Amino acid sequence: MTGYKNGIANGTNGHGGEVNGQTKNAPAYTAIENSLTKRQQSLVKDDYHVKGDVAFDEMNLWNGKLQYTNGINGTNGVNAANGVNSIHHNSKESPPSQISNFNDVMSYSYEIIKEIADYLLEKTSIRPKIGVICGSGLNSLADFLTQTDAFPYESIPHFPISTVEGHVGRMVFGYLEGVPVMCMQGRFHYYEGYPLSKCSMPVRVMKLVGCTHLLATNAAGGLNTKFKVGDIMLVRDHVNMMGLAGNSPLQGPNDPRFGPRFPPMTNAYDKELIKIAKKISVEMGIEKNIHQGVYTCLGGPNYETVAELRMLRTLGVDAVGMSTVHEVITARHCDLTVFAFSLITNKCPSDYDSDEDEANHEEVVSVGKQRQNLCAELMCKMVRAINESPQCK
Ligand SMILES: O=P(O)(O)O[C@@H]1C[C@H](O)[C@@H](CO)O1
Ligand SMILES: Nc1nc2[nH]cnc2c(=O)[nH]1
Repeated sequence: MTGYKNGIANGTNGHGGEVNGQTKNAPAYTAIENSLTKRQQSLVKDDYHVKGDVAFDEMNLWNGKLQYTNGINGTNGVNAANGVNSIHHNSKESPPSQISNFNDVMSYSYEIIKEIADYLLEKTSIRPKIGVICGSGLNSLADFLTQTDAFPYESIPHFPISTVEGHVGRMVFGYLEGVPVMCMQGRFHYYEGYPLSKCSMPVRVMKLVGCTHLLATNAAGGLNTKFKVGDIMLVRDHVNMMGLAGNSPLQGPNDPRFGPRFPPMTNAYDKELIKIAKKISVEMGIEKNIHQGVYTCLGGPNYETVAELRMLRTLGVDAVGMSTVHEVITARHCDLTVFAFSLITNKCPSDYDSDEDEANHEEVVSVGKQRQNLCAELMCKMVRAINESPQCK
């Protein structure tokens, strides 16, 4: 990328970044910016808002800056990176001298998240207690909200946009069963080109807006042979495959205003809420379609090979998807109580001669639509139960 090369050439004297908590432009960064294409410049000017397929341009752009930083490999280079970085990152903690991946430079500061939360709170009088994330095909869950104020993602400052079919791309405030909630109609995935910290950034917005609970849903492939298409798995635990490979939404400097450096995850999914969901499933007469299990998130966007599915099964995974885990880690880090469920949209084959159709997104979205009313009913009843729980009082 030419811009990147020029960035290196002009950036040796780069300095700037955060001075006494204030953002300053790094001259080296300006040099990079000047050498970008018109489209890339508009991304920068637009404060890194991305539209449709340009999400990957953003990543390449950052990649250029990142390599530039490492290319300089010294104090000036780091300062220059900090100048770039300070667009989203004003942490009091110093950045590492060797920035090693996207998450370090891409994380949003507390101040930016607060700005987003304040923007939303100024535009709506609704004060949500529960944040809801709609999975693939489950966007219509938000249609059950009343007295809504909806914000398309492109209208919210510093927000990415959702590029996936079946994800509307709006934050909807409203009431479910009379309980104030905010609902993401579409989430951000790693495969869209966003780093994990950006995928789960809205969870921190939920926290700063005043939510005490996160209720996440997703579409997932069923590995457990007892699961049928259309069943629901209450997430009891997860295996953080991406985390095991060294990728975390919490990577980079920690801001203690969100939570501790080393948060525990042994009770990530609230036991009481799982018990309540089971009770509700009996009341709804769907107990045979409700399971409990372990979810894992892979980077996607490709679905899994048979060998990968066999490995995941051996690891004790019951359902596989491409989301939720990093959102839950972010939620637990800032002490939100979490409940999550997976809609099983396809069965994962365990051998090469399986009769199962190959996984495909059309089927995922279609099963989501077929089961949306059931999922919405479970969701509504959960929201009511959470609202009545002592934690929410
Ligand atoms: O957003 P979720 O996790 O519900 O969506 C899953 C994972 C991919 O985005 C998509 C694959 O079909 O479904
Ligand atoms: N990774 C993954 N994500 C999914 N989302 C819906 N079904 C699947 C699946 O089989 N695998």
